[in-house]
This record gives sequence, structure tokens and C-alpha cells, in this order.
Amino acid sequence: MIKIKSLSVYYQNNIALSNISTTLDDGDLVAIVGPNGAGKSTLLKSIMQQITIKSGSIDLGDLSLKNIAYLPQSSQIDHTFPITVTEFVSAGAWQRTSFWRVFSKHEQHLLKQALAKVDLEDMAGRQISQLSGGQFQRMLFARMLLQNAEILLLDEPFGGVDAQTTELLMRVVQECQQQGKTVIAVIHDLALVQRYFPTTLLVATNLIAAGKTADVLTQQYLLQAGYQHFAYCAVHNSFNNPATSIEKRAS
Ligand SMILES: Nc1ncnc2c1ncn2[C@@H]1O[C@H](COP(=O)(O)OP(=O)(O)OP(=O)(O)O)[C@@H](O)[C@H]1O
Repeated sequence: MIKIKSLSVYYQNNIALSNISTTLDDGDLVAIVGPNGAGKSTLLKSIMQQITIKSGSIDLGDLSLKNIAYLPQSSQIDHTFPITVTEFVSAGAWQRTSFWRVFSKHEQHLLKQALAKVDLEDMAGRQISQLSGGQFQRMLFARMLLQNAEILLLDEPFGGVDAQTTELLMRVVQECQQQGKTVIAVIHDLALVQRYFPTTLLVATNLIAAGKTADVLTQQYLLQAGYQHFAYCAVHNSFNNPATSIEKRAS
């Protein structure tokens, strides 16, 4: 269980998160949603202790940071770094391997398994600079799977990914949850959230709402978060098809 109490984070004098209090239960599948600049990535980075918090606390209970895997936004990684897919993914096992990254047969098996899970075995020897956006995202998932952490923090895991790959990766996420892992993901696609995520945190610097997804993605809360269009979609329960809802709105 992760307990967040009165968390506030600033960048210089600019507030990114204000007085956030919530609890993230073990084994839950949680979406963090909110408009651009709402503080979603900052919340994940705060849990990862990558940034200094101004006030409040984050209690990880018995967990150490080693038990948390973090999938960053793809844009935060240097895609031109001269390294193969296998070398990149093998970094997920760093806590179990020696400084020289000597892989046992078992670790090699786990590595192959992780690549197979995301359908990337054929790309194992490729330079990461030669991957498409969707392949790069699958590689990030493989590295995270190899880490085998108890808590998975995913920052826009489906950014730039087509519908078919999103389905594949979403199945991977669901499998992780079925294995008892806690998954917390920043997601922009509210239809996806509605379909797959039982729990949602709606953030707009403040915590607007938290709880069952259906209770959070309401017109009132979405408007409060600054989502004009999605608030309209909530009334018609049509996050699935923004085009249709825009037509409805016009008629
Ligand atoms: N390193 C930084 N230095 C200064 N300000 C920052 C920094 N990182 C983020 N911010 C600011 O903090 C606020 C929250 O940013 P954050 O990236 O957490 O939002 P987000 O909800 O993840 O946004 P997005 O959906 O656009 O990725 C924004 O106003 C952003 O401009």
C-alpha cells in the first residue's frame, strides 16, 4: 500500500502538485488522469523519489524502491544511444546480476520470455535507434517485465502506440495485475481508462477525485479538472468515440 499524505511539489516557485492525499491499494490497477501539466508525471516521480517534495509524505510501507519499476515517457530516453534491444532490456535485471552483467542461463531465459511477451524476439539484435515508436514502447515494457517488481509505475505507456499494440500491452498490464502486482499508469485516453481501469485518480494540481473509475469520470469532476469536451462525453457515456460525441454536441 502506498499512502500519500498532504503532498505538495514545486518546481522553483511553480506549484506542480498541491496537498494530495490518497491511498493506493496493493494489487490495484489505477489510472492517473488529468489535463496537460496537471502534475501526473510529477506524482509518479515523487513516488520514485526522483524529485524533492516540498511538504507532505509518501509512505511505501515495507516496500523499497527496488520493488518499484518505472516506465518513463519514451521522450525522456535518448533513442540514439548505441545499444541493442537485448542490452537495453537486460538492464531490467540489474538488481540480480553482477556489475559486469553476466547473465546466467536462467536470466537469459527470463530475458527471452520478456521479449516474447511483447512480441519483440525478432528485434533482439537491433539498435534501439532503429525501432519504430511502437516497438520502442514494447521494449520499455520488456525491460520493466524483466525487473519483476511488485509495483509498476507507467508514464503514458501507450503514447504513440497503435490500437493493436495498445491491446497487446494492455493484456500484459492485466497479466501483471493478475499476478498480484500493483499497476499505476498515467493515461490520456479516457475510453481506455473506462474500459480497463477499476480505479482512477483525477488530478489537476489538486486531487479532484479518487476512487472507482465510474464515480470519478463524471461530468462534474471532469469540468472541475478543466476537461470541457470529456465532461460532455461523460454525460453521454461516450469516451469511446469523440467524433460521434462532437456530432451530438453540434446537433
Ligand atoms: N523540470 C521541471 N521544471 C520546471 N517545471 C516543471 C518541470 N517538470 C514539470 N514542470 C511543470 O510542472 C507542472 C506539472 O508537470 P507534469 O509533467 O507533472 O504534468 P503532467 O500532468 O504529467 O503533464 P502532461 O500530461 O503534459 O505530460 C507543469 O506545469 C510543468 O510545466
